Amino acid sequence: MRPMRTALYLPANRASAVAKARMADCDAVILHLEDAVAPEAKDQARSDAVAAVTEGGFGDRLLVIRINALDSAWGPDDCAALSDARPDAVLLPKISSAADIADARALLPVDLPIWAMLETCAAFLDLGAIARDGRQNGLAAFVLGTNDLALEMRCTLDTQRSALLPLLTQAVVAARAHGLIVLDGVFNDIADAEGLASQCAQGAELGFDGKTIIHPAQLAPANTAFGPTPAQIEQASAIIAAFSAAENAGKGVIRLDGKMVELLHLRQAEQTLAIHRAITARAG
Ligand SMILES: CC(C)(COP(=O)(O)OP(=O)(O)OC[C@H]1O[C@@H](n2cnc3c(N)ncnc32)[C@H](O)[C@@H]1OP(=O)(O)O)[C@@H](O)C(=O)NCCC(=O)NCCSC(=O)C[C@H](O)C(=O)O
Ligand SMILES: [Mg+2]
Repeated sequence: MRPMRTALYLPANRASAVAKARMADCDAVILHLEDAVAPEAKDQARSDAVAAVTEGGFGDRLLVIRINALDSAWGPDDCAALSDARPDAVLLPKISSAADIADARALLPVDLPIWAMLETCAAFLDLGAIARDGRQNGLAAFVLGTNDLALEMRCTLDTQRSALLPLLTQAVVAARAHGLIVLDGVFNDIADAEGLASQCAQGAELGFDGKTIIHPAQLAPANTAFGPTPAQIEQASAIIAAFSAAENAGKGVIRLDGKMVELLHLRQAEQTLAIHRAITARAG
């Protein structure tokens, strides 16, 4: 089990951010070349991304490059550069259909896992097919692009995201049905710690694996929200101990602290402890 609580975005051409990301307490780093990199800086950002990945130093953080859309002026060159960079995954922006993933797979010069941004209305109309067919083409994760999505929908993007809730749930369902990682969108207000904590709690409650992050100050609250709590760890240990007790041997359901606990809870408990161990090992 690999924790995926936080994925830190940074424009690949911001050297001080690249240096910070090498030591940041995040599970993934997304060097990006798309929006937030000005058109005149695209070529520089691309070669900076290749240099950063080649130089390494990101430890066990998953290293992802978000390229420009394949039908943009920079997409094909970004794709070609991946054969030099060899990150752990490539993130495709603004996909609209399952065909976009297949096209990317055909264009990519190396066999990298594909992550896809869900940030267009069209993608949500074709979500089941994107997840199912995408899986055949190496799709490994969905990443919500809540800014672009709200812009295209012309809806309000407040902290609680009421207009987006049905879509956030759909994204989680499609990801779970096809074994994909699913990461929540960014929280833009870097100064609003309370808002961030509340939105992280919402994302965790909805079932997201983690959140995409735009500033190092957002990492600690998001890591906490998407990691197992001390109470969950304690409960998971108790469930595992109970099922291991001699008097419960061979049982599929038991009563623990007044509650029914089944084998599905045992599997969930084992998963919780595996993630906890992985987080502790990284911190160590
Ligand atoms: C948002 C920022 C532009 C703010 O920058 P700034 O005000 O300069 O930050 P600080 O002065 O507080 O920075 C302090 C130090 O921390 C480093 N830093 C800042 N941000 C990052 C980061 N994301 N990763 C790593 N390190 C970071 C600075 O370099 C400073 O270091 P030092 O000089 O050594 O002290 C800025 O935070 C930023 O650019 N954030 C990322 C923005 C981004 O990548 N946006 C695109 C992704 S979001 C998105 O795509 C949305 C999605 O598509 C959708 O549709 O929703
Ligand atoms: Mg976007």
